[in-house]
Amino acid sequence: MSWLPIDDDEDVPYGEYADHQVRQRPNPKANRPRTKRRPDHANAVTGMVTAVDRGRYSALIPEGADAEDPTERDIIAARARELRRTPIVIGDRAQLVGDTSGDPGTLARIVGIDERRTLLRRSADDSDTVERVMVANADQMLIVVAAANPEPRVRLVDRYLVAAYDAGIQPLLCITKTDLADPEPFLAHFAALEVPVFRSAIGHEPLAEIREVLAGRTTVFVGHSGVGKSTLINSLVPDAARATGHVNEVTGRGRHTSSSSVAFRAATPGCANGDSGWVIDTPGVRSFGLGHVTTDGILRGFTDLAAIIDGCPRGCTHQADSPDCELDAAIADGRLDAMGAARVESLRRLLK
Ligand SMILES: Nc1nc2c(ncn2[C@@H]2O[C@H](COP(=O)(O)OP(=O)(O)OP(=O)(O)O)[C@@H](O)[C@H]2O)c(=O)[nH]1
Ligand SMILES: [Zn+2]
Repeated sequence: MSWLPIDDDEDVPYGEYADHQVRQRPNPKANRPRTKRRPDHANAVTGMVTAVDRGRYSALIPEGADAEDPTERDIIAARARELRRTPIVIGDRAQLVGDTSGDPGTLARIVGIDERRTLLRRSADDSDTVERVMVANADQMLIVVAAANPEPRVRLVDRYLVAAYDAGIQPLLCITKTDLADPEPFLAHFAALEVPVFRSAIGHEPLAEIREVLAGRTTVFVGHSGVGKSTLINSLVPDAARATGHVNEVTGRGRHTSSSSVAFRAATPGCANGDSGWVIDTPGVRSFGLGHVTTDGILRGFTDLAAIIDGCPRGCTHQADSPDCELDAAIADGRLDAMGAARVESLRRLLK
């Protein structure tokens, strides 16, 4: 794609009234009728954004979405100038005009984004209220953590859970590298949550079970670098060819081998919810800031404490110094055990 300019905002030639300037290529398959130009937004075709690379968007036009050309195809698009300030992310349903043939060298134009069902966001850190939009329209989040190498961190999983609940996305947990360490002590932290858990070891991946939940849905995979997320995705989507890295034996840190988010279609033959599902891989992010999430949004990530918090006085901040916080009462009278107390501590850290 070297001929494509890399400046995100230089879609000037593809501006609102500039369809005639879009590069037109002779149609190599001249017997296949297609619309070369879609100057009218009412004629837009809807495609799903599957990759974003320096201002160029890959989109999949599904079979039958375009009456003029019902074939499924991948196309490349730039965004229209009027959308310059609109974040467009993987999973977005984009309205496409211009050359939507998908022929090599062609470029369509995104003129609108359909309303999103869900939106996964993060901020750089907790003090940063500027949100970064990560993925649109995901139904589920598969949180991938390793039982060891790198060591699992309860607090990072808490953050993912909060981000998922805040986005309206169902979380799922996959613990990898169970050949290296017993995952149960770590999983005990999340036992009271209604989060489905998969246990995986290389060569013994629970692929059939995971495919069953992927079928018919869009699932965003998140995890710290080095946990084995790419290994898992390659098993589920053999043509994904996600680069897998090596964990530094000393630091337990992965190299940053996957650097941008991409959507893949995973085949799920024979599954109850359909024969395929979408898997969205995200780069291994070390931090997952929640500066944009409200207190209520954070509380939604702690469904196991919700019934207790219901008993708090009005306006309770649920902090350690908060008078009569029911969480303290529950720890004192044994309604919450040691693991419950650890959950309270996690919550309080996030609420700070
Ligand atoms: N022992 C063991 N090693 C594993 C397992 N799964 C993955 N690995 C190894 O862990 C290393 C990191 O795996 P990746 O799949 O590259 O991890 P990742 O999460 O995609 O990391 P990034 O690409 O950096 O985001 C590789 O050397 C894998 O072979 C497992 O279940 N057990
Ligand atoms: Zn309270």
